Amino acid sequence: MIKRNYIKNISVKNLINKYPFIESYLEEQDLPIKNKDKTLTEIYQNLSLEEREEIMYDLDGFVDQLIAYIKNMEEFLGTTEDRVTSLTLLPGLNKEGKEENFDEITIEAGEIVSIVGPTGSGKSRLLADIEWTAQGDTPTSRHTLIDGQVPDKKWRLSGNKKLVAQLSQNMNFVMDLSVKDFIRLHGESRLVKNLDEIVARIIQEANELAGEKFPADAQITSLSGGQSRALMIADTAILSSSPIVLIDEIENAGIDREKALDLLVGEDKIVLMATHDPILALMADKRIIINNGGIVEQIETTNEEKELLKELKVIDNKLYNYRENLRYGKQLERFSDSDKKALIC
Ligand SMILES: Nc1ncnc2c1ncn2[C@@H]1O[C@H](COP(=O)(O)OP(=O)(O)OP(=O)(O)O)[C@@H](O)[C@H]1O
Repeated sequence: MIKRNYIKNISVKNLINKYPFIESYLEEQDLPIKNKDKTLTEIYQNLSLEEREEIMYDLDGFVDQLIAYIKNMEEFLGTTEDRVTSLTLLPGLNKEGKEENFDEITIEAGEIVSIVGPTGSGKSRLLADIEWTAQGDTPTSRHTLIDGQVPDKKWRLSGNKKLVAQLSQNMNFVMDLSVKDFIRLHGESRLVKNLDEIVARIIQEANELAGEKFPADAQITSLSGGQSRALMIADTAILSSSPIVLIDEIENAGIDREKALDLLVGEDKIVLMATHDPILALMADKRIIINNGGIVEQIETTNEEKELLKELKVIDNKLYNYRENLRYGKQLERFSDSDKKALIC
């Protein structure tokens, strides 16, 4: 809630610092701001009667309009400070119309949850329910809560402030721009302040995720599937304001999956990922098991499983090295004794 007195009594310089987009708004109002250290109250007091009639007849009315403008712009840019701290799922019905087997599932910001289940079991349906903030009005009759409350309709209707960012398996760029210009364009549309810094950070993080590095001036259409995915993950983590990220099958993307998750969770997002990969599933804090259209269980990742994860990573790393050797035309060699020890013992 932006207070009228706060806006009236803070210097115009600080006001613009906090809400950079109001600079052009104030210019359009023809407000004579010669000294930006002055507050709106002081500027109003110095206006002649004629100027007041033309520009700012009533200080409170002017400030209320300015506050409405700030709110609209923040809504548009997705920078409102009402962050999402939790997502709750309430049970619906499975494909046979039977009630799902849980009371409620709450996922907090910064948590990773995996969704596992056979093909056709309803994983995408669950993601779609979350995206639509289901209120008993989807085929599963599930309900969702945001921060423990029935979600605001803005999540469904707003085109800009999206609840959910989706990273899907298939990604095709239809524009031909350099990586730098593409990310810049996104940053500009979000009116970010330190654009150069943000663009450089996204490209650097994407390169840390991608197996094969790419320069900032590479054309986006020339990126490989894994590189495109890495770029979109870094972009989503750093530039997207959506508090929930849904990831579909990150495993085939040829990127550093652990770093990708760290990056997304580090930005305090709620991450849900549909996966068949045990390494990814165990990296999550818990996993939701789906069968026949319904959630049948939620399992917290145990300490034993976290230990198993370390062992699986040894195998994964070994396989990764085989893939790399294969790619670079090397002969593949059998396990050494120390490999066997590390893998089997
Ligand atoms: N509880 C439900 N009630 C009715 N229909 C459902 C329910 N859950 C899922 N479905 C429907 O079942 C079909 C398959 O579900 P979905 O595509 O979500 O499966 P999936 O697990 O994502 O499959 P895949 O692994 O192949 O991507 C969809 O048409 C979906 O709308």
